[in-house]
Amino acid sequence: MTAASAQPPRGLAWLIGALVAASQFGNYYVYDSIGPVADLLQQQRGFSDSQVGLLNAIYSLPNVVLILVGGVLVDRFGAARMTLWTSLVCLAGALLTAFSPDFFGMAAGRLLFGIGAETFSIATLAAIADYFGGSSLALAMGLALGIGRLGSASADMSPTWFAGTYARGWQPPLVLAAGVAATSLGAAAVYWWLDRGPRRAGLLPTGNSAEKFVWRDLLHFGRAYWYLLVLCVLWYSVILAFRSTFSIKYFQHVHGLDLATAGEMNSYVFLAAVFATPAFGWLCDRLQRYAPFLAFGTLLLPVALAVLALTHWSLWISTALIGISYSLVPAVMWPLASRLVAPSRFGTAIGLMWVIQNAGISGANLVAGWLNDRAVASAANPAGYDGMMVFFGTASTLGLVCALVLWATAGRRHHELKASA
Ligand SMILES: C[C@H](NC(=O)[C@@H](N)CCCCN)C(=O)O
Repeated sequence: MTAASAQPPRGLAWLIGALVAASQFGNYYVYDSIGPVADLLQQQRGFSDSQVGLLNAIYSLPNVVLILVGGVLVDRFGAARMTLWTSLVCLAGALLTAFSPDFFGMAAGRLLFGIGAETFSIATLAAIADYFGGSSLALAMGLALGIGRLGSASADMSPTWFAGTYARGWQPPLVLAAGVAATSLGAAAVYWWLDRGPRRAGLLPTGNSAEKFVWRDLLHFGRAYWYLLVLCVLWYSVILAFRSTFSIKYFQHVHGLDLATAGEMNSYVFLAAVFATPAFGWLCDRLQRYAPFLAFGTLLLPVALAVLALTHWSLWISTALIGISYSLVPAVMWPLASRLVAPSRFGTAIGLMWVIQNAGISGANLVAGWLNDRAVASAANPAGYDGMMVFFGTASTLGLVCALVLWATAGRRHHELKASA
């Protein structure tokens, strides 16, 4: 991740950026492949909501510990090798999920996928940092994140695009997801192969340069960092547990949409993010204002949930609100994180955030699934989803409180944020 004095050729950098983004597309597609089959898994395999929730929760579970190790491995072995290795692990996980005969095999597949996928995400960020040390870094990261969102949107649109696949049951869509994971591995392999040239030419760090991990470093982050960490945990837990696990089913059962329309509605959130994430990042960089944008993006989530749960307004309204939140918050959060800590601690800071974030995402999936099961939520009993919506609403409102405290205490201007770190 360290900058080399001579940069790799610009054309190669953008080619590598495109390969990393393509690989990211597959990764996010597989992550979001459970939501569209949730109803089929219940109808055809008799899975409960807790079991469906567990299939996404178990992705995050190992990373409560492993993501710190993953960051160290990326520094040690280099981004290209780790992108390749982890995309292989992701493919193995996707195959196991699709072909396992029972719930435990599927859960093991999702566990394996989770082990690969989060470290893969750090490796792809490191890859872009390797090739875009200069002024295009935020744009390149925003674009890669945007293409990743396109993968999520494609998974949600897949019941429309591959209606025949879904008509044949729960398994063919998951086999399709494994196929997408294979293309992700292919892109990672080409990236690894192309990367050898500039690395051997000394234009990039060769790896094995990891700074020693020191636990004490964790205590030196400023107050603003901890507010951001709690906000990250709450906001991602709600948005991922709701949008990636339960929203399609919720739209079907509470708002009466069919599977294809529900998937499409969900996908617009991700589609908006494809374009809006890089655009918002560019805007925040230009205006040098982070905390107000973050507070605004965070506010939209509980508002959208309230609109969904308490009104019969068009689903377009809540979708637009969540779409803006989903584009704005990540576009601001990661650059802001880099301003809150010293550059030498950035990896540790993100690793720590993601450790707790993964625990939160896991917990939110499990709690929401349990609340739905306890209230026997279904198309025949849409009120059974009320508990889940209160839970998500409360957590996202607490996230907003963190964003406001962050803004009020340290966030008037980015230099003040730096001073508070
Ligand atoms: C960059 C950020 N990713 C994360 O926060 C991951 N730890 C969790 C993402 C899980 C879905 N792939 C993001 O995607 O905004």
